[in-house]
Amino acid sequence: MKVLKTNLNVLLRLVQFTWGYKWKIFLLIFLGLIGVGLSVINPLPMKFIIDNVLSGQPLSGGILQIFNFFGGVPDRVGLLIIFVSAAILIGVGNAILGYASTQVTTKVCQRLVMDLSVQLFDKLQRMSLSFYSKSHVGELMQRLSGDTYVVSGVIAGILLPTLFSIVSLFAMFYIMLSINVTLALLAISIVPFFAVLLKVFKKPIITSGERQYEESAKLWSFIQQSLTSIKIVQAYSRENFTRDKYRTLFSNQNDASIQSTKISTIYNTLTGLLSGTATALIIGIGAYKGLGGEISIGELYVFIGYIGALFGPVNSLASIVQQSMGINVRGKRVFEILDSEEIIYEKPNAVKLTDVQGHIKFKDVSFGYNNNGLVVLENFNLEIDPGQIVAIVGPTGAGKTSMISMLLRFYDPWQGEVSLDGVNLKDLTLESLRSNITLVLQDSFIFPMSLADNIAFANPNASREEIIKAAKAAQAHDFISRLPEGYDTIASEGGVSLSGGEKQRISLARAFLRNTSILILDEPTSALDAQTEARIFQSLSSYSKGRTIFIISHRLSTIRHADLIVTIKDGMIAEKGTHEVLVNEGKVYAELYKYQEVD
Ligand SMILES: Nc1ncnc2c1ncn2[C@@H]1O[C@H](COP(=O)(O)OP(=O)(O)OP(=O)(O)O)[C@@H](O)[C@H]1O
Repeated sequence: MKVLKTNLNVLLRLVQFTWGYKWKIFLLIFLGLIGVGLSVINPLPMKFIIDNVLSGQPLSGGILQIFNFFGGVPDRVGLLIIFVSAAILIGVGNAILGYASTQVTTKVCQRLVMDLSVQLFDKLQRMSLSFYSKSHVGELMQRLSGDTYVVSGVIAGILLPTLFSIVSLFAMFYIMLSINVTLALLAISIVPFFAVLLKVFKKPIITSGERQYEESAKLWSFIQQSLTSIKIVQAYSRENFTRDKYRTLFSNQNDASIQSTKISTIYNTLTGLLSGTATALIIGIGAYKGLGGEISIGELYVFIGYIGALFGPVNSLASIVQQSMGINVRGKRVFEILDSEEIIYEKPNAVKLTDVQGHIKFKDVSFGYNNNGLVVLENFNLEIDPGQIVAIVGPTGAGKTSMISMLLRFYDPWQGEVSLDGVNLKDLTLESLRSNITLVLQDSFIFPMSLADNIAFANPNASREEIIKAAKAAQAHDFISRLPEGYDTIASEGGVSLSGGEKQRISLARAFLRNTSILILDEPTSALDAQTEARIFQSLSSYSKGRTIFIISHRLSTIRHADLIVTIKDGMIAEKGTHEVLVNEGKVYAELYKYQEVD
């Protein structure tokens, strides 16, 4: 019952999502209903040709009244021409309607899928980093590109077919009742058998659909992971191992798909058998009644036509239920993300950060990553004055990156607060906070576009002069100028491949160009030689005026001139002060420094 309710909720939410396109959907319903009407009257011209043209029976009932209205009944040849023309008109009408509704359906469905996919992508962009640390990118890609199609399934696979099937069932049943009550009741008595079949097959269909999805998600994740880490696969000669794993995952996906297809095929075969047997039975009984004169040949023709057509909507209703199960499985995965709480929230009354001074305070902060529950920073207190250059040092895994991640609100503290110019970061709009802090990571990310565009990533309106100035400060100008296409060189993906140090310098130029009051450098020069690094720090000191700058570095030579050096150990501040003070204190920093000096 709970499963049924969840399924219904998913379907209802998908239907709600389509509401923005209601007028187009109403147009589709209108076109579809005309189509249903044409299908219902489809066998009638043939009935009149058999009974009234070929057998010569006089016209009666409604059709006679129509002819009388238009001036009388013509002779048999005239009747033949009129009924053949009617049959042609019905055929042409059906074809035009089919074309028009396919066009509108495709447009509406594609737009719906795009809207849902964009909404999902937008949410994914705002998900916290802790969500990504436990998600597989391949699986998320599958949700974005494949699962979002459920919304088109709701229109083209459920809503419209259900409506049209029900309307045509009622219309045909009404006409059959008017021809022969016994045969009509017999025809409709087949419906409960379909319901029983569906009940038996429902669970296996859902389970096999879910398994197929999971296996396919695992495969996509693996493909994504192995292709992005191809260097390491090749360096460790693990191609055979990776191929075998790929084969195993593919084979699992195949098995799941075969199993799912097998169940659907059995179900479809049984429903086909049921409708086939019922059709044969009704035709037999109808023909027998025809022998006794209870039903005319033309009426029998209509009946046979309707029985064939009647099982179409019945079958379609049965497959709609089957489809809706698949749609539920996928829809649930889309809503799982859309409803996810794992997002860094912005308060409704969040204030915009303006006129940043750069006074930063960590007050009694405790922090850890939710996926393992371990405390990374405990009772962490630190105050930074505006315009200070602060170096964060400490052993690997001490919590340096975690600490600065909170400044950009990639993560929020478990306890305590981080404030900027006296305002808790949680009270600021995310956009204004992040647009005032620039972060340079150790792993530089270069986009597959020109080097100039890479540098101007956060500032697309920057002039070429500004880009060159930033590149010069980051010691990147010389190597860029040596490239045949200079700043217009396309980086990676078919373009030029940069060395680790070159990438770091492009990232630094990007940061210098952004020109924010707070700059965070997380081991930004680890891939550079000592001379280039020294030049960059020279540029940095002239750039630093009026800015608060954090530098995380293991190379202590680079940070000895910092205004404040903070040593973090085991998630706590072990000591802080200037280089001279800390060296004299002879504790953690002095120890680290001693080792590097010896090196
Ligand atoms: N996304 C994450 N999920 C879970 N634990 C994490 C995550 N990122 C870091 N950690 C853990 O938090 C602790 C602190 O990591 P952090 O990256 O802040 O250290 P660090 O001082 O910057 O180290 P390094 O000098 O090696 O860069 C480590 O034990 C690390 O394993």
